[in-house]
Amino acid sequence: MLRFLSGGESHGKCLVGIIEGLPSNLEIDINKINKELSRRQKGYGRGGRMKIEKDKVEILSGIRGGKTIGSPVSLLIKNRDWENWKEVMSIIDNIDNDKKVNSPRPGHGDLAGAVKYNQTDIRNILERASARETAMRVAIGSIAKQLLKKFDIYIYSHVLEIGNVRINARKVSIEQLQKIDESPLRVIDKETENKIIKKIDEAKKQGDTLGGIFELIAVNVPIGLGSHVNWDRKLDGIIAQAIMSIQGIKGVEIGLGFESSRTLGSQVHDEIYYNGQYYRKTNNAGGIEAGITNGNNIVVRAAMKPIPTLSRPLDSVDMITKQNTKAQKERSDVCAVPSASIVGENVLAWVLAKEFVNKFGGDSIEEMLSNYKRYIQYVDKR
Ligand SMILES: Cc1cc2nc3c(=O)[nH]c(=O)nc-3n(C[C@H](O)[C@H](O)[C@H](O)COP(=O)(O)O)c2cc1C
Ligand SMILES: C=C(O[C@@H]1CC(C(=O)O)=C[C@@H](OP(=O)(O)O)[C@H]1O)C(=O)O
Repeated sequence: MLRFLSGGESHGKCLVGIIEGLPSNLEIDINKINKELSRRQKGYGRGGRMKIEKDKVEILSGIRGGKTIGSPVSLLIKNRDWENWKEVMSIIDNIDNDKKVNSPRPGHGDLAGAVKYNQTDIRNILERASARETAMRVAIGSIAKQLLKKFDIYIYSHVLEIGNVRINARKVSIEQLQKIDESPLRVIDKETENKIIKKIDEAKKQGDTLGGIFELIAVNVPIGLGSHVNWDRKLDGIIAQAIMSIQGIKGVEIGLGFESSRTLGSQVHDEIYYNGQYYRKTNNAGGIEAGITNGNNIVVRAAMKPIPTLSRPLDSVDMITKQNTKAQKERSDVCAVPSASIVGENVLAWVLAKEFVNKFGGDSIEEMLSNYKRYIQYVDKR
C-alpha cells in the first residue's frame, strides 16, 4: 500500500513529508521534483509570498544512489519566509489579544477551526489550513509522476476559465498541453489570456479576488484501475475526494460531468467498437465507468472559488469582543487557479500511482513492470 503524511505550518520552519510503499529501485530525479515545485509557484495573480519562496526539496531518507530502496522516503521543504515570522511563530501562550488573529475571514477555516480546536488565536488554524501545504503534496505527487512515467502515463493540465472568462478552444491537443507552461495563466489561447490578465489586474485594484476552472488529463491509463465492487474503491470517487481536498476547490467533474445531466443518453454514452481492440469514438465518460478506468484518457475538471482573503475585507466578528468588525487582512494571492492546476496534476498522479501499486503490487519496480506487462498482454487478448 502506498501512503503519505505531511506536516508543517505555512510560516513555520519547513514542510515535511513521508511516503511509504514506493517500490524499490525506482530512479528518482530530484531536479524533476524541484521543477514541479517551481511550476506550482508560477502563474499570474499570485502575491508577494511567491517572490520570497524558491521551493527546493531535500531528500532525507529512502533513496540511495538515486534509487528508492523500499524504505520510507522522507522529504523536507524549507519555508524561506520563516526568517520573517520566527518571532510570531514562537509565541505560544498568553500573548496580548492585539497580537492574535481575532477576526475570522469568510471563506477560510478560521471561525470553524478556532471553535473546533478551542483556539483563541486564529493563526493556530490558518497556518495549517493554508495552501502552503500543497508544496509538499506537489513534491510527493512528482514522485508519483516519476513512477507513472515508467508505465508511459503522463498527466497534463490547463486552465479553462478565470473570473467567468472562458477559453475559446474546448478541444486541446497533447502538443498544446506540453507547451502550456509558457503561458502565465496556463491557457491555450493568447487572446483570452490578455482578457483574463486585465480581469485579474482589475480585481486586484478593487481589493477583490477571482476563481476559475482547470482541467486535468491523464493519458495512456490502462483499462481496469479502480473497482465497481464497493463505494470506497470507485476511482471516480477517489479522484473527486483527492481533488476536492485541494484548498479552494468547490466542484469536481469527470468527463462531461454536470453537462451530461442536461443531455440525452444517446448523446452522452461512448459507443463501443472493435478493430482488434475495443475503442470508443468519444470520451464523454472521462475514462471512467462504474469506478473503473476504461482505457480512455482520464479527464477531470475542478472549479476553484475566489481567494477568500480580500484586501478590501468582508464583514466579520471579533471573536474576543463579539463586536462587528472587518475580516483579518493578510498578504494574499488575487488568483491562484494556474497554481492549483499544477497541484491538481500532482494530486491525480498520486491517486493513480496508488492504484498502480494496489493492482500491480511490486516490492520492486522490476516486479511491478513485469506484472504490468503480463496484464497488458492479457488485456490485448480480450
Ligand atoms: C495554490 C493556492 C494558493 C492559495 N492562495 C491563497 C491566498 O493567498 N490567500 C487565501 O486567502 N487563500 C488562498 N488559497 C485558498 C485557501 O487556502 C482556501 O480557500 C482555504 O484554505 C479554505 O479552504 P476551502 O476553500 O477548500 O474551503 C489558495 C489555494 C491554492 C490552491
Ligand atoms: C505560501 C503559499 O501560498 C499561500 C496560501 C495562502 C492560503 O491562505 O492558502 C495564503 C498566502 O500565504 P501568505 O499569507 O504567506 O502570503 C499564499 O502565499 C504557497 O503556495 O506556497
